[in-house]
Amino acid sequence: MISGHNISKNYGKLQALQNVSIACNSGEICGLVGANGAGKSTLFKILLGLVSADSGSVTIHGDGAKKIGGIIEKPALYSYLNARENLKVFAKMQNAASDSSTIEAALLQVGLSLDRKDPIRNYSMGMKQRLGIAVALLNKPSCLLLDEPFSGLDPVGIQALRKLIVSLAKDHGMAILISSHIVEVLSTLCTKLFVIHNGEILQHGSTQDILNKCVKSYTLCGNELETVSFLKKYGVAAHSNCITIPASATEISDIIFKLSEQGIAITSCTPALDVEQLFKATSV
Ligand SMILES: Nc1ncnc2c1ncn2[C@@H]1O[C@H](COP(=O)(O)OP(=O)(O)OP(=O)(O)O)[C@@H](O)[C@H]1O
Repeated sequence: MISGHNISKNYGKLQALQNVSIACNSGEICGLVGANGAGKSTLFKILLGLVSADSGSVTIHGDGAKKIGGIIEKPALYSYLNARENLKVFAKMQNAASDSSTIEAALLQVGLSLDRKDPIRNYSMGMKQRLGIAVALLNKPSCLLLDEPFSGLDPVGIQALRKLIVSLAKDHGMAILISSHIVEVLSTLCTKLFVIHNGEILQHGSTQDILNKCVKSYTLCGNELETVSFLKKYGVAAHSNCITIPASATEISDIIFKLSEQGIAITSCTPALDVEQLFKATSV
């Protein structure tokens, strides 16, 4: 488990963090959402012990020589070395085991090939992220912090990294805290969200509860939706076999129920988030 309590940090006159409290339990994936400059990286650096807070405390429960690992911004790797060599160098720096079987196990854990011998400057962004995670896992930490891990990845890379993160939490019981400014990516991965704005946590709670408060419309897809008369009162916008309906979470459940009663099968229901609303909400 990782927790930070009442953490504050100033850079000169700038209040980068103000009384920030955050907690993520073992086996849980938690999200820290905030716009550019909100204070995400500063908080992660403090949780990792790389920067000291002006006030507040950090508690990390777990086993292992180093209880916490993480990547801030981009993974710091040696681009002219291959993946095995990178892992070996970092293992030696951290006094972790650096024998071939440990290094191979680390590569396999993050889904990287054992066969590639070329320098990692040839690797895709997704592969570098995986290698960065392998480095962070060398000391078998119980908590993992990932700062914007999905930035620069294509949808396939995002999908693969999501799977790896889920397996680290589920199969290895790690507490994983992920920061991002893209709410949609975190919304289906994290059970709990913390929304940070100008160095303050504006809201925290279950992902579903937080997102439900800032959904302004839903896009429903299915056949013959444009023929349903009761939908007209919602002022729906139709496109192809989908319609966009301005509705709350409760209203959309009722609408889907009524549609199924009329024999209309919904093939997808996608919420459109009002990100400004997310950062405006003040209930903690
Ligand atoms: N070493 C530093 N010296 C001075 N100001 C800093 C320093 N590090 C961060 N800041 C400032 O603190 C604020 C928070 O920055 P931080 O990098 O934590 O935000 P962030 O949420 O991670 O942003 P981004 O999503 O753009 O990476 C910003 O205004 C930033 O300019």
